[in-house]
Amino acid sequence: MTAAVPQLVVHRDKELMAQAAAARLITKIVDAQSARGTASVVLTGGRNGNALLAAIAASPARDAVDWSRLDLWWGDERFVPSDDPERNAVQARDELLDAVPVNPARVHEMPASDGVDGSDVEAAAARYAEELAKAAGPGDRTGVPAFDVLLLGVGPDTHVASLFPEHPGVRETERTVVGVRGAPKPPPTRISLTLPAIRAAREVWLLAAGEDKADAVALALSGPGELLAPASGVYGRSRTLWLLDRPAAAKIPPQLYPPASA
Ligand SMILES: O=C1O[C@H](COP(=O)(O)O)[C@@H](O)[C@H](O)[C@H]1O
Repeated sequence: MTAAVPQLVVHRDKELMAQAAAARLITKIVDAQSARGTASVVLTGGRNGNALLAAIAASPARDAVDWSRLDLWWGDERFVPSDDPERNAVQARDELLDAVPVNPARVHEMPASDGVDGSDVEAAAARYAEELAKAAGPGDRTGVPAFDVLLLGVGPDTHVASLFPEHPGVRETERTVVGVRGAPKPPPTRISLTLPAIRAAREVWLLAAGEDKADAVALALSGPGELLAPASGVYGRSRTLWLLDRPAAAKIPPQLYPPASA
């Protein structure tokens, strides 16, 4: 099985899915820190990403992580003022980051609309691309670090990060970060990692829970291509993992993948 071939794990419900994903991520971070001294994770916004962070906050095992040696990045951000509750970073702080001893210098939030670039979302995206490039090692040819885990919530329209079906961002092949205007999901102005940046991660984990994700999951896994279904175009260098609950997995054609596990 190649890394681009998705592995599916289906949990009973969204609560169990968040708890199991939290346990999996804690273990992955601890293992990376043991092997390389540090770990890097790309966070996602959305309901499932936030539920995962809340589950980590509630887990006693969170103390096994050396939070001071963890780099945190974001896969996308809503381009709104820095204290706006719609920001993925504000939600991540509320769910987890304010409760653990992260090193602020290693928490790489995407720029906000009241930052140095003002409302120029392209300049803000280029600034984040530069920050990523500085953190990339000599062997990281894409211009981003080799993230240990990159998390992506799957939207009901199959969007991941802020790459929406048939939108310009999903066609980007050169830049690692793009400004997004006119997103079909509010707010319309966003910043997103691109497919080349996402595919540089060691592991990509896609999260989808709930009945409203069932059509998106079934479509993406049937391989329609990234333009039509951005979630079908993401994979990690060593692993691509879909973490689902039963309602989200309900419409996956049985011939595509083995029956759901508990
Ligand atoms: O707007 C966004 O939505 C997606 C998915 O969110 P969900 O609530 O439908 O799970 C998320 O992945 C992305 O980071 C976020 O900006």
